[in-house]
Amino acid sequence: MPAGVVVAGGRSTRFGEGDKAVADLAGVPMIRRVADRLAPVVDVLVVNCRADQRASVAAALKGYDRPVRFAIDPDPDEGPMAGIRTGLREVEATDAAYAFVAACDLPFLDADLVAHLFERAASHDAAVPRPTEWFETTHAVYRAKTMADACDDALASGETKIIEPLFELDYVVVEGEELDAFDEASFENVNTRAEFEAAAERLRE
Ligand SMILES: Nc1nc2c(ncn2[C@@H]2O[C@H](COP(=O)(O)OP(=O)(O)OP(=O)(O)O)[C@@H](O)[C@H]2O)c(=O)[nH]1
Ligand SMILES: [Mg+2]
Repeated sequence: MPAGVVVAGGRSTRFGEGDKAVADLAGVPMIRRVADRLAPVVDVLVVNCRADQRASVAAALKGYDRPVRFAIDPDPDEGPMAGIRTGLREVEATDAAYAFVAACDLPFLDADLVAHLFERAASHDAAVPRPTEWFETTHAVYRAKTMADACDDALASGETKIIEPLFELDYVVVEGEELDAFDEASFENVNTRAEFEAAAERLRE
């Protein structure tokens, strides 16, 4: 019974005016596109955001196929790692031991890849893809409690890089040819207006 977590508590500063999470991307709010991509492979969706985003995010997810639970940042603007921690704590309140954690700006997510990451994480603490030199930590599967605890430890020691808690875990790296079967666009995140417009063009095709 895996869960999905969408982390959406950022300020979208590169995007400019408005919250990119709920921005209309070719007719569908971006976070709804992420959620819809995840629906076939998760039983429950946890959305992490700030209290002031809750109403607009809930509207964007109205009628969603899976139960939606909100995990509101106790303190806003503590960074993505705090968002992951808060989202995973909410997962602990469900039946799910593992969760796929996604940023809110991944409109091309490949559900087959997400399913593969769940398989690879089994009996480990995490499965993190590395399509380039970078680990995609906001496109990865974690054992919820273990990663939330590791994030708490990292935050308590003043660490903000999302990669740090990972190194405390028994994690599997998914890279190289293992990624060939999947859509590399799954990792494409949307930050600027220009990237947003380009993504909208492709989604309209
Ligand atoms: N809860 C929480 N989530 C965050 C925070 N900062 C970023 N995020 C989320 O982390 C993911 C990746 O962050 P970015 O792509 O940098 O998004 P962003 O910070 O809103 O945008 P920029 O201001 O342009 O960096 C997004 O889904 C954000 O919503 C934060 O302080 N708290
Ligand atoms: Mg940011």
